[in-house]
Amino acid sequence: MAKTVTALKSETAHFIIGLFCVIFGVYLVLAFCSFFFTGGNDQSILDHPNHGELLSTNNHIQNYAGAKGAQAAEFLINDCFGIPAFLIIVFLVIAGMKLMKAYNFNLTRWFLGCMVTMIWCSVTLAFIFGKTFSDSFIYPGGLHGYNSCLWIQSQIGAPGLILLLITTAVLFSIALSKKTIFVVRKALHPSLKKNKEEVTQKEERAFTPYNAQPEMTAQAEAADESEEDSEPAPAIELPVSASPEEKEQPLEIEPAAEEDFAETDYATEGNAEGDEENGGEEEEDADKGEEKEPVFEVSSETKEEDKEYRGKIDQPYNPRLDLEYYQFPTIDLLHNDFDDNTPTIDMEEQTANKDRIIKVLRSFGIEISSIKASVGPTVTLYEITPAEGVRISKIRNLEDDIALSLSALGIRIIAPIPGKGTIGIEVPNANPRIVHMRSILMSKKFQETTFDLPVAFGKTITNEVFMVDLAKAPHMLVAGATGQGKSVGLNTIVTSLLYKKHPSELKFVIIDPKKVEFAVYAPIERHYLAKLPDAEDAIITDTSKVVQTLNSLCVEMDTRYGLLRDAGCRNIKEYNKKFINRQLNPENGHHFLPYIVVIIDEFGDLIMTAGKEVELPICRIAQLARAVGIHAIIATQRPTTNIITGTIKANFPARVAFRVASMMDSRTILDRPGAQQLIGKGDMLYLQGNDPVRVQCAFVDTPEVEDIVAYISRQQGYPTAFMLPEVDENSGSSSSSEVDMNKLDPLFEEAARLLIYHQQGSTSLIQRKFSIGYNRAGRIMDQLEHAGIVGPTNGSKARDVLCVDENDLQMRMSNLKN
Ligand SMILES: Nc1ncnc2c1ncn2[C@@H]1O[C@H](COP(=O)(O)OP(=O)(O)OP(=O)(O)O)[C@@H](O)[C@H]1O
Repeated sequence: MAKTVTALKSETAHFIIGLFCVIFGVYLVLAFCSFFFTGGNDQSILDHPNHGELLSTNNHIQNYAGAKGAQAAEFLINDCFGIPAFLIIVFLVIAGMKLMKAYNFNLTRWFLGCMVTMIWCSVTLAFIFGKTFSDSFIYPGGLHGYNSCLWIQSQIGAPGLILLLITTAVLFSIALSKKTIFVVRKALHPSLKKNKEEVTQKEERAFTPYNAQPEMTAQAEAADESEEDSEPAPAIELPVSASPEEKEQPLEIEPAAEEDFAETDYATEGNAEGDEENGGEEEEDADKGEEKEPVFEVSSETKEEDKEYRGKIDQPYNPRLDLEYYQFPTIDLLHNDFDDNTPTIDMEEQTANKDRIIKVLRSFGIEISSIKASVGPTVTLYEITPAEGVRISKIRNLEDDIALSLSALGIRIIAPIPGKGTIGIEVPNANPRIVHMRSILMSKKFQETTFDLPVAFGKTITNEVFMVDLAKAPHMLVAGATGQGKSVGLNTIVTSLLYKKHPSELKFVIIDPKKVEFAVYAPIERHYLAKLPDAEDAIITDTSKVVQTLNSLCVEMDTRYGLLRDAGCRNIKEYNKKFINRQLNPENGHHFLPYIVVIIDEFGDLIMTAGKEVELPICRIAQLARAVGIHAIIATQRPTTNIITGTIKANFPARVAFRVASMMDSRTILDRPGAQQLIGKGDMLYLQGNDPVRVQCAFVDTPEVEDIVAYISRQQGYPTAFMLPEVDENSGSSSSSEVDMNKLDPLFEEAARLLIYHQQGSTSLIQRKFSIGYNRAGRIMDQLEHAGIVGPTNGSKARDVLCVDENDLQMRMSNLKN
């Protein structure tokens, strides 16, 4: 029985049932359509069939769907709901599509929508056509409609029925769309028309995430459409689908957003008092709407200055409003095929292992006073307390002998277990268990985490969920021989971040020289990936582009440092907090900073091909980028000292080691042996600080990652990927270069005009207005200082602008030219 239930729950079963629903729906369409032409003829046979006639091959039924089709159509149309019975088919197909996971419909809403519409239409059609079709074989409203109509009329009369139908229709439309209220008002008071339409348009714009319509790419529009697809049919208009009551709220919507909604709705509803008042409220509405406009500067192409910031000072800024309807991937995208709770080791195996350990130790003259076992997913830890006087080093040297006696690979001795005063012997289980990502992500620890960049790795030897905060790590080195679980480990890292961070809060830079490992993430380019402005693909597979990307990241890092310095903040968290609290003025170049996670796979190959060129920017990022929210994860199959150099090691404090070939490799990664004794398949050691922790990495399969990515990519994203700053290949850093007034920057004059206009000598202002890197903006500023247009640096404040107006500037420019 239990097995049958599990089987029914499985994805294949869902798919098959879904397919069956769709096919059955198609069959019913055929039967229903045919019914209109053949129903009259078939009815006499269906009403009074001779014994066994319908089952016989010669039954004279003309319906294209045969006797069963004719019966179904006769029953559902005539005996039940009339022509609106087609909605049963609509729901059947919708449910089928959902079960097949082709579309993500909200079944409850579709069910209610179809049901209410069907009943309403059935009564209405019966009321309108009851008499006209009395002699026909078809009842447009079906028996249900006919009987209901008769009964209601007997109670409240025909006018009462009409009023009831109108009321229910209006209520249902309001439930679908707030716009109905406006339509009704307009019908009652036509002079409201013009003003209200404007408001509605404003609301539409305000509700449209990413208001930069002209920049909305075809892709983004397609994403919109697919988003609408996934909503019930009635939600066709944008404001309807955008209404908060209509949409399922994103997982962690900020309170500010909800307040905004509430107020907007209230304002839309509560203004029946007069035109003047309406006008006032409308303006307020529009303001509120505009507050929802995105301020996220994803692209150097996004130059619409007036769209950047119009937030109200008294409400916290909510970065998630950029994509306010974004929904986090759901847990059911991860399969439930593995039962994490089945014991991996039985008592018999445990006792046998204990006995063997005691025996082998005794044979070397070591007595122990106690032994206890902690069963992990793949390994069991036997903790022994040696009798007094036993030297620990003696036990440590017996590693191979214990392994031999237990005839097991991957035995590791931890002598002593830190902080416990016991000695640990890790013995692999005969039947290791897969730790599935689903169970980790569903764990309370992950759900309730307050980490900035939570990475759920898997389970420890004591079956606890093991998580680290990448923001604190702050950079990670992942190594392991081929086929030991490195790629799965990297997917685990990305997946856990995708389940916790909104696209406005996190961007990935992915460098994948192998070209295949990370290709799966390409569809979420406009949500989560960052790229160079001139790059075609966000996932970098071309080694020649790697150096450019890393240099660009260094520029981004410098830019962020500039912003932090201007804001007087020590790190990205403080900075973003200030920005959210509206303490930083976007007019001065401030914007919400998403975390950037740089993942470099096959780092060994990169070093082999590009050498120092790659190593230098990586080390720079690793040394400095932590405070500005840029975190690097580098992975390699070749943990040798010429690849993982001393500098790299010094800057990547968090190390993840999967099984490696030799003790030397283990030493290179972890500075100690141990990784060579792991058993593979995601068995890993995580080191940060003193002692490595043995963890069974969670398993996430490629199809699951594909499903997650598809789920995200179906939703509306930004118009483009997050644009990394351009890198001026020819220039060195601004600090080292001399100010060369003979070679003025092409943007020099425009930048001067900008600063004069704002009367504010801010490098980040130049940088933001012209979408250029910090270095170039800094150089322009140096030239402006040299030309006497701005004053010298002024601590954390903007420089003084010494040039008062355009005339003044013209004079200085002609002086410069002469
Ligand atoms: N955490 C895990 N749990 C269970 N099995 C795993 C786990 N990680 C990896 N495996 C198994 O090991 C196989 C190889 O894993 P993976 O592709 O991650 O290796 P790899 O180290 O990235 O190899 P390569 O370096 O060649 O790409 C997987 O197909 C899977 O069967």
